[in-house]
Amino acid sequence: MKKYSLAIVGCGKLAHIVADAINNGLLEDYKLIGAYSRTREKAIAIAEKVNPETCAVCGSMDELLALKADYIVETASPASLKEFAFDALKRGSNIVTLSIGAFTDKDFYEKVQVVAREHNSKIYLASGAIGGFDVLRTAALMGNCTATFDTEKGPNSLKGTSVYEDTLQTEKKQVFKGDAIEAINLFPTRVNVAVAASLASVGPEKMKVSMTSTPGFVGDDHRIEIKNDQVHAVIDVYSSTAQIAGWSVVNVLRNITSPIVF
Ligand SMILES: NC(=O)C1=CN([C@@H]2O[C@H](COP(=O)(O)OP(=O)(O)OC[C@H]3O[C@@H](n4cnc5c(N)ncnc54)[C@H](OP(=O)(O)O)[C@@H]3O)[C@@H](O)[C@H]2O)C=CC1
Ligand SMILES: O=C([O-])CC(=O)C(=O)O
Repeated sequence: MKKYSLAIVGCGKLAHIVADAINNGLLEDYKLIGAYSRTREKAIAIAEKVNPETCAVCGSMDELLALKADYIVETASPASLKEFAFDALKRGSNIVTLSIGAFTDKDFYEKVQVVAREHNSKIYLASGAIGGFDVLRTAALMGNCTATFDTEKGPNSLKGTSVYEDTLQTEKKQVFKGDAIEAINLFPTRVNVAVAASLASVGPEKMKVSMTSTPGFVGDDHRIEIKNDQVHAVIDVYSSTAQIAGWSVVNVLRNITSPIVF
């Protein structure tokens, strides 16, 4: 049975979910051939977990790209996706990404599509901590569509952002209201989901995004609502951790090689 080669960029928490899935036999059509993270020890941890003899610990992005893996899983950041996407696609590697926020850069979004077409490679947007891309895309195709994206988080997960203040520990507050571009600019690694939902429907400028901080709230609740003349759909995903996003990468990889495609 043919195995596709796989490489991982960004060896943090979500990368470990993909590595565990390989070890647990959920990705039998793939073999991990490389891992790269700016902190070498993190790439070593992934390689050692899966198979240090067949998984190269790459010292740079270029080293990883030179492997020309069939699929590159990106679990790093929107900035990293921008850094390697063109080179990867030109070498024929397909990309499975969670850092969908990168695509609010219109120029980047258009150019990756051109380069992917030219080189017969693809970018797969993992559903991450949300879902329902199918209904969002279908309802948007029908036309005359509006959409909203409302996220609820606990104050601790907002620490380190410009909206954090100690009063959030005791008071519920809407800490952000705007479009998906403004959202990802303010929270570069926290609302990739809002950009993903917008790309699947009304586009980043038209997606009305809000974020509410609730004292003591654990995890994230993402509620997407889409309406057109005939359809009203609500996709509401609560998750106590971000692990669902790593699992969604596993799901994409399984779907790619499955004879039944969802
Ligand atoms: N779409 C979605 O639903 C979700 C998307 N995400 C996205 O997934 C990413 C990963 O999440 P998670 O695993 O929880 O985060 P972690 O911080 O645990 O892991 C990210 C890893 O990527 C490495 N990294 C960061 N930038 C680069 C770079 N330029 N090149 C190589 N490695 C890099 C970091 O370590 P080091 O730099 O030390 O190597 C870190 O180990 C998030 O940043 C976010 O963009 C996350 C959750 C949900
Ligand atoms: O984990 C989440 O709920 C969403 C997230 O980080 C992202 O979209 O970047």
